[in-house]
This record gives sequence, structure tokens and C-alpha cells, in this order.
Amino acid sequence: MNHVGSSPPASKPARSQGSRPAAGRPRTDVLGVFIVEVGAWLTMLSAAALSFAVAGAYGVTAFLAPDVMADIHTLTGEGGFASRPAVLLYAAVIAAGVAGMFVPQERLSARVSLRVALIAAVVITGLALTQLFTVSAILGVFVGLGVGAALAAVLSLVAGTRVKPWRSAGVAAAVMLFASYAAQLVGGTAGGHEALRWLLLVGSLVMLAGVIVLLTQTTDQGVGLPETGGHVLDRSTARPGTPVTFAWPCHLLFGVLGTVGILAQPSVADLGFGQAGMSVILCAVLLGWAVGFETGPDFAPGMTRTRLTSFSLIAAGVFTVSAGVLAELSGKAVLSGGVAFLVGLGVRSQRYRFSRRIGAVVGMAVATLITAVGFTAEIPLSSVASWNILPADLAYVLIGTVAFIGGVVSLFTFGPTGISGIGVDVIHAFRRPAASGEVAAASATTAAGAFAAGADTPVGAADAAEAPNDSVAGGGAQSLAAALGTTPGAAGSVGPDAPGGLFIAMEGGDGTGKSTQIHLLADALRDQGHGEVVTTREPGGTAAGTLLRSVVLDGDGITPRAEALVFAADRSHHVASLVRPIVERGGIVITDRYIDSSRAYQAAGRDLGDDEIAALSTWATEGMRPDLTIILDANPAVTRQRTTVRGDENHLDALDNDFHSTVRRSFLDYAAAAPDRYVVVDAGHDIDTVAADVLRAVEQRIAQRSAGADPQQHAAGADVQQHASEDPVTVAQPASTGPPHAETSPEHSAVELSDAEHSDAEHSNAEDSVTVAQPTAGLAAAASDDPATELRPAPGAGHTPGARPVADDDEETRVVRRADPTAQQNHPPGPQTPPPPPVVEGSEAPTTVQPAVPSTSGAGRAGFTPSRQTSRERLRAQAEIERQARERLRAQHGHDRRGPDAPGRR
Ligand SMILES: Nc1ncnc2c1ncn2[C@@H]1O[C@H](COP(=O)(O)OP(=O)(O)O)[C@@H](O)[C@H]1O
Ligand SMILES: Cc1cn([C@H]2C[C@H](O)[C@@H](COP(=O)(O)OP(=O)(O)O)O2)c(=O)[nH]c1=O
Repeated sequence: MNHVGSSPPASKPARSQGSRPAAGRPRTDVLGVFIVEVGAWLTMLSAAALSFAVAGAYGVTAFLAPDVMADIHTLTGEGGFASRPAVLLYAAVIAAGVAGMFVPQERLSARVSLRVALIAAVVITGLALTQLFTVSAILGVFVGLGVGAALAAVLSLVAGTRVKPWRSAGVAAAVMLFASYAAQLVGGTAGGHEALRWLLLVGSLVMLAGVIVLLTQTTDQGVGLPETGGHVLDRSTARPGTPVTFAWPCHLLFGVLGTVGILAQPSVADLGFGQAGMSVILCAVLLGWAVGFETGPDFAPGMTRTRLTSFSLIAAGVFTVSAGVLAELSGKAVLSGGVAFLVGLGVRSQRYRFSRRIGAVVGMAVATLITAVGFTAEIPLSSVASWNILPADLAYVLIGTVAFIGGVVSLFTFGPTGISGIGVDVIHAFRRPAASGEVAAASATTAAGAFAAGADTPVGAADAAEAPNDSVAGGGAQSLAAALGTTPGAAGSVGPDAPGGLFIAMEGGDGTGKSTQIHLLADALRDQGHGEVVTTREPGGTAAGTLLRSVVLDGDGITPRAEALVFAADRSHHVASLVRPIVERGGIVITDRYIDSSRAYQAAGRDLGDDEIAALSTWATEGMRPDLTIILDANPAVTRQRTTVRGDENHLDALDNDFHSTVRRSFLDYAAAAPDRYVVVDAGHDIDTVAADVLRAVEQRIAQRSAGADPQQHAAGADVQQHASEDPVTVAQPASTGPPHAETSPEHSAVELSDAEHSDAEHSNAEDSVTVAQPTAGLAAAASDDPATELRPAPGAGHTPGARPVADDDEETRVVRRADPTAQQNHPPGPQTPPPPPVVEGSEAPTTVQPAVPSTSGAGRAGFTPSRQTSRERLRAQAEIERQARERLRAQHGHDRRGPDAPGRR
């Protein structure tokens, strides 16, 4: 397994995991794909419209002379046009074409794909030529099948082509509009139908040409196929979206889009507008969708995204009903375009964890069925006016009503906040949420600065409180950059590659799923638009590390101390050559194991001193600590099964259950000791559930920063958080942020995303807590029960809340005060006067090293490490750490002469 992989640069769209082409596929040019898509849309639309017309006028099986086309319009206008077979055939052609989109892409090899596409394009062209001489409804279905096959084949070559289908569909609809209007100008209203046969032929030829382009531009080199689609969530100046597991309002929205799309043909036929009318509505729909989708990220920037989706659904419902009531072409077109705009807006607000095709296809199917019923009625409105309900109108009205009701329901139920905070959402809907970046930037300087920023910016910290979940979600690039506070107030201009990145460590026992999860997490973050996302591992994240890895893991292993040193050596090189440079230039690094593994395996599992192990790694990494450590926690019995199935056990994997239980307990203890920097995820669930929890934890971490409450500044953990929570700016309390039931509930915590998260309280407090992860009662108790992990506030800790530059943090963590038992006596613990720190600060920081260097900037604060030092001081402090670490190791070595077989080595 290769753990080191960097995402493409920000300019290139990120590729989703599912659509990644298999290695060895030939390179193709997207132009060919685009031409094929345009041809396919033109072919499918004209074939569907032709089948509609022929089946409605002459029946499903009729093969007619081409000159009867002119009669069709007459039949439509004068009666005798059967809408049921017409609609069914029309839907059948589209269904046959769309079916190709459901063919799993990865199944086809490039060579087979292109051959299938070529054959399909030739067959379609043949069928289109046939239609020039004998028009038929049923032939259209075969055309649809061919289009589906060709599309499936071609789309399997290039990822992302379906991301923005309105582009190719829009070109096709525009050609259709132009051609059918021209035909109607020349040949009267019936001329539109005449144009269909020619459009079908043109479409199939364009498609054939596209396939030929693909064939000629295929080479055998490279696997990095370009995408034609932009990344779906690559920018946003609005508040971030909420990760929702079941985006049912989005399905409904796409259902409505499918409805207005498919009803274009029958409704213009019902109203006798002529064939060009269908293209007018279609163009309006595609245009509306494009505009909605593109403006979605920036639209109503102060509104929570789930709310925007709900409002979009309500408005789409109203527009759809209105389109059914209005018997006038331009009005229908405008309303249909409006519906599509709302769909684009509403779905773009949410994460793409759902299939757009499913909603659209179900919407089309339902609309078709309703229309096929052929219901007509006349409802008198007044003595002079009546509402003539035609079959398509009924579909508009019924589906629109369902959408409206769904929208209202979703206002109350969709998204973690439900109805709460709606007032703020509505009032601040069109105000930009610049505050998150500003608060973060301001708070990086002083608490007072942060306070001022928060007070001035109601749509930031205050909104975070009102609608925590959307803030928590951290919608991609902006939130990370804003979170880091590196570009004050420039929320809109902050990109994924803003300086200062994120360092995430994935920890846990063997087989808990770390490798699996870091790849899923990396893909998810890339999908959100984060530019550089690198996955790596320890040991063996670098070339030198690979050698060190084999030293320590291959064979029967080495002595425990040598093992600890080699792991530290690997880590040192890993951080200096890979992790730190990437994080410093704004990337995200996710490492499979870090210092806590050494503490758990070498210190806890092997009875080496935790202090020494931690000091060694702190020295080795120059104090580089993760912004977030995710502990994947699972029963060793379960993980043992997984590693056995995986079949590449090393000598550590093979150690007994006691060892693995100790390791597991250690990880949990570390998390309990610093709940602000750890998240424990229950890894006993299925992969997707664990992945969702992991992603949520990372998003919460990003959002914590963006809200200006950087827990990294709260050095001493839970108690300090308690103090920090009194700060109105740095901490948006869950009490004020979530639904009433979620208020500071001790059972739910951002620390533990396990069973509680998967209970029926789906939108638990863990999701609701915006900026500060409250310690659970259990974890807090565990922390205080365990003297080794007892948490005390460091005097002065939390004085500089908010985002912090990575370098500053490094300085702080490099030099951490040792526990001083005498000091503790001098300052007995008590609620008012918490004792000085007995050191424990989390995983990497609990070094016992005391710097002998006098501090300048922090001199006035006894027991608190200066956050800024001159470089000379830093060097001296570091040298002192190094010296003490060596001394301790030497001293320890004198006492501990146990060999590999001694009792300490299990
Ligand atoms: N949540 C899960 N449920 C079931 N099997 C899993 C889960 N996560 C991972 N696995 C499987 O367990 C094995 C070990 O996973 P891996 O990611 O390699 O673990 P680690 O890196 O923590 O040792 C793999 O075969 C993987 O497919
Ligand atoms: C990073 C690190 C790993 N280890 C151990 C834990 C694992 O058993 C082994 C790494 O093996 P690896 O196969 O990479 O881990 P996993 O089985 O989780 O995929 O090294 C330490 O003992 N100390 C450390 O500091």
C-alpha cells in the first residue's frame, strides 16, 4: 500500500474516488467526449420528440412515410392525438438513453469502451438515416438504447464528464431551438416536427464524429485523464454546507428538475405550441440550472446551507405548481427555468453524497405516469374564466405540491439545526459571513481583538452559535483557510492553498482501519476542494523511512529501545522532509500513526517510560504536533480478525491480546487527557459509517478554528476549556448553539463519536458543538482518576485564543514545563486556584524537559512558556531539551538492561 500521494494542484479539479480511471487506460482528449455528449443529447432529444409525435398520432408500431409528419401537428391541434402512447414512447427513449448512465464505469476497459461507442454511434446513424425514409416511434427507442450504450462507454473513459451536464445538453438544446424555430418559420407550426428527423441525423453524425475524435486522440501514455467537469464544491463565499447522510430534499429537488425537463414536450403538445416550444422550455431549464448551480456557493451567503436547500424546495414547489396552472409558453418557460435555478441552488448547497440521477429519473417516471393517465378537466374559475387542466398540467401541479410540502417539512427536519435559528438565517441571509475569517485572524492576536471582531460581525461568531452545524461542517477550502486566520477577512479570496495547513494523525491499534480511513478522508477533503492533501504513514512515509521500517518491522524485531529510537528516527525524517513543508505551505497531511503510536506501543505496550518516549519524539519532530488526532477504537478481537484476513501481520501485530488491549487503553487515555485535540471514533462500525464520523471530526476541527476557538491554545485541556468557555468570543457554547436537547449534554461529545452518534439522536451534540469539544463526563472522570493524565490549566494558557500560526505553536510545544511536585504543594488544588501544571498536555507535549533558557517575552508569567522566543533562545532551548533527553536515555539505559526476552518485552 502506497501511503504517500498528493492531490493534484488546486488548478486541477479533484477527482472523486469512484470515478478514478483504472491504471493503464489510454489518455483521451475531453473535446472528443464533449462532442459525443452534445451529439448524444441532440440525438436523444430529437428521437424522443419524434417518437412522441409519431406514437401520439399514429400509434407505437406504425412505420410511416416521412411526408405524414406535417399531419401530426394538425392531429395535435384538432384532436385525435393520443397523449398516453406518446408520453410512454417519449419516456422510453429517454429511459433507454439514461440507462447507460447507470452502467458502472469501472467495468469497461478503454479499448472495449471505444469499440462499443463506435458500434453504437454507427448503429444510431443507420437508424437516423432510416427515419429519413420511414418515420417510426419504436425506432426511437432503439436510438435511445444506442445512445445509452455509447454514453456509458465514453463516460467510462473520462471522469467527471457528468458533473455539469447542462453544458453539453445546453448546446444540444440550443441547436434544437434554432433548427426547429427556423423550420417553423419556413414551414409553419408543423415545420418543427419536420425538423426532428434532420436533427436526429445531425445528432447521430456529431456523436459519430466525437467517437472518431476520441479514437484518433487516444494514446497509450498516461493515466491522468482530464475531467470535463469542474469540481462541484471548489469555491464558496457562503457559509459552509452541512454533511448530511441522507439528502432527501436534494432527491426531491432533482425529482422536480426531472419533472420540468420531461414535461416540456407533452405540455407544449397539449397546448399546441409547436415543436420549438419544447426547446424553449428545455433551454430555459438548462440555463436556470446552470445559473443556480454556479451561483449556489455564493447565494444567500449568510444563510445556513440546509435552510437554503429547504427554501429552494419550497419555492421550486410553488413555481412548479404555477407552471402547471399557466397555459402560456413564455410563462411556462420562465417558471421552468426558475424551478431549475432553485434546484441548482438547493443541491449545490449540500455535499454530493447522493445520486442526482436517481431523483431526476424518479421525477421523470412519476411525471410520465401522471401524464399518461391522460386526465383532463375544466374547473370554472369565474363566469368568464376556467382552468383547463391538461394531462401534463396535472403532473406539474401534483409534483409541485409534493415538493412544496417536502420543503416545509425539510425546514423543520432537514439538517442538524432543524427549525432553530431560522430567524437569523432569514435576517442575515444576504450578508456575507466574513466574520469567521476575521474572528480567527483577530483572535490570533489577542482575546480583546477577537472580542472586538466578534462584536462587530454578527454573521460570524453569532451565527455560528445560531446555526452550529453548518459552521461545523467546514465547507472546504474557505473554511480551512479562514480557520487558519492567515488572510484576515478575505473569506472570498481564501483558497485551498492558503499558507498554513492542517496536520492530522490517525491512530489506533492494528487493523482498526487507519489506512482505509485516511484514504477515504483524503478523498473527501480533496472533493471539498482542499488543494494539497497528502496521506502518509509511520514508519515508512519516506524513502529513508522505508529502510527504517524494514529494520524495525521485518523479521523478529529489535530490542525495545532500539525499536523506539528507530521509530523516532523515522518520525524525525518524516516530519522534517515531508510533513512540515507541506503543512507550512498550506497543505493537509494525514498520517497513518504518529507519536501516540510510539507512546502506546513502545511506552505503554513495552513498559518503556512514557516521558522518555514522548520526549524523544518531541525532540525528533521539533515539537510538531497534530492539529487533530483521530483515534480509531475497536475491540482487539475484531481487529485481530481483520488483520488475519488482510494477512500481512508483522511481529507487533502478532503480539497477544493483552498487549493490544494495553495499546488500546493507552490511546483512549491520551484522548481523555486532551479532548480538545483528540477525537475517538468507534471503528467497530462499517467502513462508511466510520468514514463519516472521521470526516465530521475533521470538519469540526476546521470549524473550531474558523470560529476562532483554537483548542490548541488551551494547552491544559478540559479545565482550561471550562475557563475558555466563559469567553464569549472564543467559545460558541453548544448551549446556545444547538437544539435544547443538545445543550452541553455530557453523554454526547465531540470527543467520542461512537455509538451515541449512531443512535436515533442523529443530530447529536457532537455535531452541534461549534467551537469547543466538551469533555464527556466519562472521559473527564477518566482523566481525573488517572494521576498521570490529570488535567490542570497551565497559568496563562488560553490567553491567546483563536487561530495560531503553526510556527508559534511549535515553539510552545517544544518547550513545556516539567511537573514540579513542590510547586503543587505550594499551590494546592482548589476550584478557585488551580494548581500549576503537572505537565500532561496530550500526546507529544508531556515531556519532562525543563528549559534552562530564561524567557524574555514570557518572563512575567510564572510557569508559562513564552509563546515567542528569539531564534537564539529557541536553539538554546532545543539544545537543552536534547541534552536532557540524552541524559535521561543514558540514565535509563544504566537501569534497564533488559534484553528482548526480558519480562518487559512481550
Ligand atoms: N470498519 C471496517 N469494517 C470492516 N473491515 C474493515 C473496516 N475498516 C477496515 N477494514 C478492513 O480491515 C483490514 C485492516 O484495515 P486497515 O485499514 O489496513 O487497518 P490498519 O491500517 O488500521 O491496520 C482491511 O482488510 C480493511 O479492508
Ligand atoms: C509509528 C509506530 C508504529 N509502531 C508499530 C505499530 C504497528 O504494529 C507497526 C506499523 O505497522 P503498519 O503495518 O504500518 O501498521 P498497521 O498494521 O496499523 O497498518 O509499527 C510502533 O510500535 N511505534 C511507532 O511509533
